Amino acid sequence: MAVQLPRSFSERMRDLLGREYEAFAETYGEIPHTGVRVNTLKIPVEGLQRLAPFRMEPIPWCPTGFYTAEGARPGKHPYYHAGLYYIQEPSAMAPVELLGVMPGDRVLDLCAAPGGKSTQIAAKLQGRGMLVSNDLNAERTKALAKNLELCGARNAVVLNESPERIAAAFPGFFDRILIDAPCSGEGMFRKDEDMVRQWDESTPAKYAGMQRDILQAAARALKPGGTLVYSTCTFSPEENEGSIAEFLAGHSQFSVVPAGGTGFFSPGFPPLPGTARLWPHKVKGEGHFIAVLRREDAEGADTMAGTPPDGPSLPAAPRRENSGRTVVSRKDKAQEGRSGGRASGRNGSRGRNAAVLSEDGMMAAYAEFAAEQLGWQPEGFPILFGEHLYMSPLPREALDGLKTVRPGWYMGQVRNNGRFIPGHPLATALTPQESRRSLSLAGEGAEAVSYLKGETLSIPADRLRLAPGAAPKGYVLVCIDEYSVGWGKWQDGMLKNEYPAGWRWT
Ligand SMILES: C[S@@+](CC[C@H](N)C(=O)[O-])C[C@H]1O[C@@H](n2cnc3c(N)ncnc32)[C@H](O)[C@@H]1O
Repeated sequence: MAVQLPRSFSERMRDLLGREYEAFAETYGEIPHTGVRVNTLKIPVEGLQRLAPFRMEPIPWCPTGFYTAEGARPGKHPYYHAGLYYIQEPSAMAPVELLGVMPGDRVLDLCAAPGGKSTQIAAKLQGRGMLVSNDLNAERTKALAKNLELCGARNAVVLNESPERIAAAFPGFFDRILIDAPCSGEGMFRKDEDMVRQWDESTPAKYAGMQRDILQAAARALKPGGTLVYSTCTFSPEENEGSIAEFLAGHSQFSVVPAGGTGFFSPGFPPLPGTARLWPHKVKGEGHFIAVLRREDAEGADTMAGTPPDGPSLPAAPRRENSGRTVVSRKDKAQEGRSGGRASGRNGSRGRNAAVLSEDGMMAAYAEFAAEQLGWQPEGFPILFGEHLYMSPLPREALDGLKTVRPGWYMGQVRNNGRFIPGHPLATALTPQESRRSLSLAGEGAEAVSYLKGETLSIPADRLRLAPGAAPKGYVLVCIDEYSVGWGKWQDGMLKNEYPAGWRWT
């Protein structure tokens, strides 16, 4: 056996699995299964199957998931940098499949970092509705935000909050909630020896306490009729059927939606056989536990802090005309802002640059950029954090008092000279047709890698794709084949590289 398992873990598993234990233990001598999940925000499944330079074998429980062969290195390809797929452990793709997300839903992913399941939810939403992705660990929210940006999510908010504070801000608000709970990680022993070292007999009980608190908070944030999926990558019954049985005992309005014992999923242990288990000796995956719960009562629906109890719970996001004007109501007001009007200071602290621009002035600069570069105006609630502008699926008031890492889709930054600098996440979520200037670099060519390394490229003007009337000089949406990857700035045959340093190919 390649992995040295803790003795008390093996004994527990032997008691749990009985005659199946030997088959289970043998899997620790095998190589872990690896997979990719196609990011259908960017490319359909058949599209990646045609393009992928590695073999893809379907994962039975996830229509967008595929096993990759050992040594395939899918992270070392320009298509990975274009966000066409997410590298994910195959059994970890199962919980979101059971969450039943539909475009337009309001979804909360409570324990979301580094974002494997959040990016899967974002793909299911197809840009409609909203995703609130949260993690208690501030450091881990950086990777979460980056992964959501890489996949091109336009309607995701990233929070760094406790589940209790989220439930207080959004009571009965979400259609679907995922709790991919912190756990003792017994299903990760084959992939990550640190998990083995950190495990001792007291570990499952320690996590069960945390899981109870998270479940209770999630229950308050879920709409009546809503679905809550609870998952772990551990085997201990106390963190799985135990946590769910205790939750159900105190929450009679919830019931289990049977998921276990069907297809590839084994039933959970009594008293909850309707929950699902993925076992490494039965499926090609590291193992997972999943409980699907439905809230049945009609109490406390659809309210949100900061909204009147009898009013609409969520105002519609403003729609913008294709005119270059957004929230700015009068042109003279905007120009006053651009020439030194006082900043309103409504959101967060202002940087040095923003001190000379009013909020209206900043919005005017952005609207002008959007009209020239995109030819259309992205939808959402505009939220300014200092001089940084986001389009959010939520109104600003809904996030007041919450530790917000990303209030929405990052549009860019307004400089004090009134120039708008487009953000990298704006680019990664665009299609080439949504930018008036774009450039395609061949996925298998050397230029794509040069761009991803941050190099300047020599590009004749006739290689740029320009909308009617667009001049070649300016920001260009750089694409790998047809898939956006970042910005470049073109002038006189040279493409200055705007790919951020922290994202580069190394
Ligand atoms: C199993 S990991 C989540 C993996 C993630 N869902 C994915 O698919 O990439 C559990 C996460 O829960 C976070 N966490 C731990 N305690 C938490 C709490 N009380 N509330 C919210 N998140 C918590 C951890 O920081 C960790 O990132």
